[in-house]
Amino acid sequence: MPFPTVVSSPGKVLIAGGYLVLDPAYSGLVVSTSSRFYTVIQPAAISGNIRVRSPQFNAATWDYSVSFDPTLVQDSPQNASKNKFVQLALQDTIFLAVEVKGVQAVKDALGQGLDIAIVGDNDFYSQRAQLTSLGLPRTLKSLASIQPFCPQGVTLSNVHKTGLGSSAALITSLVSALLLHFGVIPPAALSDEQNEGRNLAHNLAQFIHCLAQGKVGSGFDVSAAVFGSHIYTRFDPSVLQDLMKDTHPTSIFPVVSHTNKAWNYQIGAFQLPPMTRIMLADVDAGSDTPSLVGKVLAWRKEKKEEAEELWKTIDHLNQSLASTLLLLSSLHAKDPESYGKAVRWISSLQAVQWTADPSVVEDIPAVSVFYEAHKITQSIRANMRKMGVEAGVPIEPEEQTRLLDACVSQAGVIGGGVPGAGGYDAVWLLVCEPSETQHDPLPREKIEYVWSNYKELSVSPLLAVESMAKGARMENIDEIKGLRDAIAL
Ligand SMILES: Nc1ncnc2c1ncn2[C@@H]1O[C@H](COP(=O)(O)OP(=O)(O)O)[C@@H](O)[C@H]1O
Ligand SMILES: C[C@@](O)(CCOP(=O)(O)OP(=O)(O)O)CC(=O)O
Repeated sequence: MPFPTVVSSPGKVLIAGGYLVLDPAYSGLVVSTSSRFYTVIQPAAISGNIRVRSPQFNAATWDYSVSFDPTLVQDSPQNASKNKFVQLALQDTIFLAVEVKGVQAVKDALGQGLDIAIVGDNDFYSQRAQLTSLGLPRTLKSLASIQPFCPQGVTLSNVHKTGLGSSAALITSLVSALLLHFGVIPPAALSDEQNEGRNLAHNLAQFIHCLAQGKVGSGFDVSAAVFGSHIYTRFDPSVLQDLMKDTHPTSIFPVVSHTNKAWNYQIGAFQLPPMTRIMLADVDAGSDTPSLVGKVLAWRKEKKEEAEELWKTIDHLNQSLASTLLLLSSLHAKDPESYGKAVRWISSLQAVQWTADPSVVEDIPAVSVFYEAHKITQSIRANMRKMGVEAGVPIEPEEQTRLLDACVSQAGVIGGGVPGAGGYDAVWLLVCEPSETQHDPLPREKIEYVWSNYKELSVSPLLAVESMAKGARMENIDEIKGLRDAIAL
């Protein structure tokens, strides 16, 4: 591969399917974000070594020595801290490369040593402090004006994350860039949608992410980082059983290979409808996802029947949300003009008013489909609240209900909710984004106003929209604004 090798991977928002997606009988609706992690591989003059740098953070340089027979990637004793995610990504990707390409090919590709820089778009980390220090209001415009890949002024362990899934995006971009660099997958693997190379990158990234986290989760965050937005059905964790043992396996390839039928995840086609936009906000109050998950699963075990009924109801709604949003895309494809009319119509009205005029409903079919999507998102919220109440955990706590109600009642807002496991820390909304409108302000601007003036909770927007590029991709460094400067030595 010519230098520099650059691969990016998107962040994620699970808009439906929290908790359910842990069970292979159900699925989740995951939207990948335009906000991405970037891995840049360049040659370095540190023979036999790999230096990894995260220039957005203080004290974030890690040196590794690589040795062969057996393949080992070890922390330099001089490293000020450990980065388990990075070390495991290097160890197991290089191990796999040796297995597939042989020791000599890997030595050649390592050359005189590698410099690997990793940066994440600003959205992955809270920009509140940055905005305050610049005296800027919490708006999309302010966020767009901040330096790309802005230094955070803290160590990685002290950063305030926004929930886009930094570790999954990081692992996926790092693993894919290394696979490309060592020639294990061809560049086309990261331009075509689904293919052998992309599937291999997925399987390896899932394995490494599980190892680094010390558990096998549902994996929707890694699969979004690899494949982009989709309807995700998880894999059976037994596929990783042999690789997750304490002693390092003698071989990884047979397990992570695309030919291994034990990988039974499913990736269903999904994207948000045209002329809409997802809006995300970070709410300044954290929740502890693992403890929420533990309690919900304990309740499900204890109250089997009640839980199964609720799971089925929510699943039915989640599937309907996916099919209704996909139907909107197909209505757009069939008749873009009529679809555009629908978006302009509903952009100036609250959802409860969208279908009030029977002649509009008849003339512009997309209007009632948008209304259906609105009703489904509201029902999903109601049922997730029920799950929270029954399990005794704050999935959509009252403070978030009030915030979401204030947003969903604005003109042109289709729906919203608490992403993933829920809690206090984030909200998502789907709003209309008409290309031209007589009605000022746009739904997006109304929401920005609600958020910036909200008193009960401190709400800060993220810049992300949906990523239309399907997952991990190879980049040209000069096409990514600010990337060259951010990684400069
Ligand atoms: N910019 C970065 N550079 C290097 N490692 C990173 C970076 N961002 C995240 N990580 C790794 O990911 C870990 C965070 O993982 P985790 O707490 O699971 O976060 P998340 O929920 O965002 O995935 C960090 O401890 C670090 O090892
Ligand atoms: C409960 C879940 O289904 C969803 C959690 O989704 P989040 O997006 O809240 O996850 P984190 O990035 O780990 O904070 C657990 C899972 O699927 O892993």
